[in-house]
Formats: sequence, structure tokens, C-alpha cells
Amino acid sequence: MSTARSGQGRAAIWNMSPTPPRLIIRDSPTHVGQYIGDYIAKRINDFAPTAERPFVLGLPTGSSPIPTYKHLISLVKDGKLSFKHVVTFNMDEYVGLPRDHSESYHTFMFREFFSHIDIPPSQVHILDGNAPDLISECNSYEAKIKEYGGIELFLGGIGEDGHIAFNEPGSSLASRTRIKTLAYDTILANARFFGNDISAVPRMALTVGVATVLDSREVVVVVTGQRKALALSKAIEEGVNHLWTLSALQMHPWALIVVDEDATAELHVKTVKYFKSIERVQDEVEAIHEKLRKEGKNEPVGSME
Ligand SMILES: N[C@@H]1[C@@H](O)[C@H](O)[C@@H](COP(=O)(O)O)O[C@@H]1O
Repeated sequence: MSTARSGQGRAAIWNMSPTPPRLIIRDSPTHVGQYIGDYIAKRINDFAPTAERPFVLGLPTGSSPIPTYKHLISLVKDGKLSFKHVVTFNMDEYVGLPRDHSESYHTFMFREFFSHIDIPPSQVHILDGNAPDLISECNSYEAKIKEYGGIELFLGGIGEDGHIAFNEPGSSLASRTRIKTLAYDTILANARFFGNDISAVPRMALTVGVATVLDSREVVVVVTGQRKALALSKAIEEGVNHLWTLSALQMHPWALIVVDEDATAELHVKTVKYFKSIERVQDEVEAIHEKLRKEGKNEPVGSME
């Protein structure tokens, strides 16, 4: 099952090289979903996965990735993408919530995504929050990721307190898959999925660690809505800080954060302008290279990092 990683996918998208982390700004959550869906589809198609060399994809739950899932589903339905040779690892799962509960992350993933695409269920990995030994469940999850040669691309979402997966404020930036007690803010934020009954929200979860996410070759994070604006500014405009675990992406060489306009509300104008200009310049450079490719001339080698 072990598959060696190769740099093939990355070479094919040299022109999309992010700085760590690069910000892409789109008008609305739907446009964010389209951008990320197209981006992931390109990565999978460039990788040309096979049974022996599958594409290993990390995935989140939450309302933010739903437009991305919708777009990926439409690409599969249109025959432009297949998950036949994609292996997935989800970020997290509640502890103690029955697997078939409507708000378990198992249920969420099959309802919103897996049931609509061509992925064999045996290639889906989601932590079992009801395992008899939760510590060994977490350790074997890490081991399984390693067996597959690591995660090629981890798609993530964040909480309002800047947590990635369930790595709440104060999580070690060297953390691995483990049991985590949820912050009260997260319990409050997630009560909307439990009929606004705070007491119904599980208090614990299993989650991949910050280091598990940082280990993947590429990280793409979706951040939409004004309620995530403070977390985004902390993660982008301030230093690496375990109180805003998304900020750990500053240490990743290949990270992309895709946001809508609302999520930029707390950013400095110059930060927004900077990232918009970077994207514009990269588009111009890509147009030049596309022209060179068409004329059969050599493309310059290397990235723009
Ligand atoms: N553990 C999950 C996170 O992985 C997810 O990113 C977050 C955001 O949810 P939403 O996208 O609904 O705001 O919800 C939960 O806390």
C-alpha cells in the first residue's frame, strides 16, 4: 500500500506557486468553492493517480467547504474528475457521538460529498470517535497516513477562534492526531448544528494535529464569512502563535488560503492589495508562459517563491 511521493504534481503547477501562505480573494463563498474545486481537480488530474499510486487528500467538515464539495461533485458528474484512485483522510470527528448521528462527521461527509462521487468507501478514512481505545485510534491514524506516503494536499477549514481541524487555541504546533477537549467558543459556535442546544454538543473530539497538517505537501484552507475575519487577520498579519493555530501555516512552504471578501474585513487595506496584486502578476506571467507553450518555446524553469 505504501506509495512514494513524487514532485510531479508540483512541477506541473510551478506557475501557481504560493508564498507561505498565499491569500486568494474571491467575491463570494460560491466563487471560493469554484476556485478551490478547480484547484484540487487540477492537482488530482496532474498527479494522474493509479491504484498503486493514489492521490492522498485531507478533508474537512463544516459549512465553509460545502461549495467546494458541490463544485467537485459537478466536475465528477461532468466526467472531468474521478476519485477512483483518491484516498482521503478527514481532519476530525466528535468523541462519543454515534456514527450514524446526523451531525457526526461520518454522516456529514457521506451526505455532502462521498455519496455523490465515485470514491470507493474503502478509500475513505475518518477517525472513529467511538473506538474502544481512543489513543490507539489516533496513533494508528497517523501510522496509516504514513503508510500511504503522507498527504499530498490537505484541505482545511477554521473555527472563529482560528483553530484548524480541532486544534483549539493553545494547541502545540508540534501536535499530532489526538483527543482534544473543545473550547467553549467552539461548543457555542457548533450548537447551531445541534438545534442550538449547547448541552447536546460533544465536549471532546479526535483531531489531526497541527504538525499532521504541516506535514502534508500542500495545504489549502477555506475561510469565508465575517465571523472568521479576526482569525484570518491574526493568522496572516501577525506572527506564528499557538493561540491562533491557523498561523502555523506561515511555516509551511506550500500553503494557500482562499477567502471571500467578507473574511477580509479585519485585514489592512495594503494586505488585501498586496495579495490581489500578486495574483494579477501571476496571471500575467501565466499568460506569457501559455503563449510560449503554444509557440513550442521552452518555459523558464523554477517557481516564483
Ligand atoms: N472541527 C471543525 C473544523 O474543522 C471546521 O473548520 C470548523 C468550521 O466550521 P464552519 O465552516 O461551519 O464555520 O468547524 C469545526 O470546528
